[in-house]
Amino acid sequence: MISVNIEKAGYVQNQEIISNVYFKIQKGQLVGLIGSNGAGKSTTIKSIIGTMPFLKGKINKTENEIQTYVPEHPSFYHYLTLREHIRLKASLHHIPKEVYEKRAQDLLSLFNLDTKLDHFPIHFSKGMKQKAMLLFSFITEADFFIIDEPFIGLDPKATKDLLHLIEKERKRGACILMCTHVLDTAERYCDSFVLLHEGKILSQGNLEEIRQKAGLPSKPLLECFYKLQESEEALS
Ligand SMILES: Nc1ncnc2c1ncn2[C@@H]1O[C@H](COP(=O)(O)OP(=O)(O)OP(=O)(O)O)[C@@H](O)[C@H]1O
Repeated sequence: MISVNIEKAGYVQNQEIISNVYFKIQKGQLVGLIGSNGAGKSTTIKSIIGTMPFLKGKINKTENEIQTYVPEHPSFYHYLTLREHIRLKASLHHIPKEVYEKRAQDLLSLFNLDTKLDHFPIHFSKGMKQKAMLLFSFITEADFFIIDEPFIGLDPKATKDLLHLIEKERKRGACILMCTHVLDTAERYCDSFVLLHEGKILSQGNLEEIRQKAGLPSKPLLECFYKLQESEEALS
């Protein structure tokens, strides 16, 4: 289980960009981190992966847990091919050759990248870059996945394949935190949600609990989110 306890975090000492962000991700759970632009989703993710310059709080994880992060913006080494990136990622995670080659082969054919092994990802299309980043992450069979805006640039088939992969990892017992603006998909696939607004948690829970808090039974997540956001703004 992952337990996120952020009292405050910022980009300079004592700055409070986000505060009182407390939530848990149980084994096999997919949690959606939702919020408007600037709400603090990336800041929360950076706090979890340990790259925030200022963090007061603690992220509790099981010892020796493998964590993998898929950033919103793909980034690659200019002079490494797809094959070399895969090899590098596998060596960083100490995955034996026969294991990572098998995992990579399955993912390469799923994402139609099997003919691109000797190409440079830096020259891939947007969607292919996103698929390559997902591949690097999924070959690790991590315990904890942090995935930032995974659907951007993916075609409908790749989106479906990604959701299937996420489902597989959940069944294996991985904890997954997914940050997305695609609320209709999040609504269908996430077990629970953490809704952020202006650096604070607006609401959290499963869809039923969010609907109850918004006073909108059977309404979509998007409507509940807007309603909760409006109520919060009216109070402040
Ligand atoms: N590197 C940075 N230095 C200083 N302030 C930053 C930095 N990155 C983000 N911020 C500020 O932190 C706040 C939260 O931004 P954050 O990137 O966490 O939002 P977000 O919810 O991920 O938004 P988006 O949906 O647009 O990606 C914003 O006010 C933003 O201006």
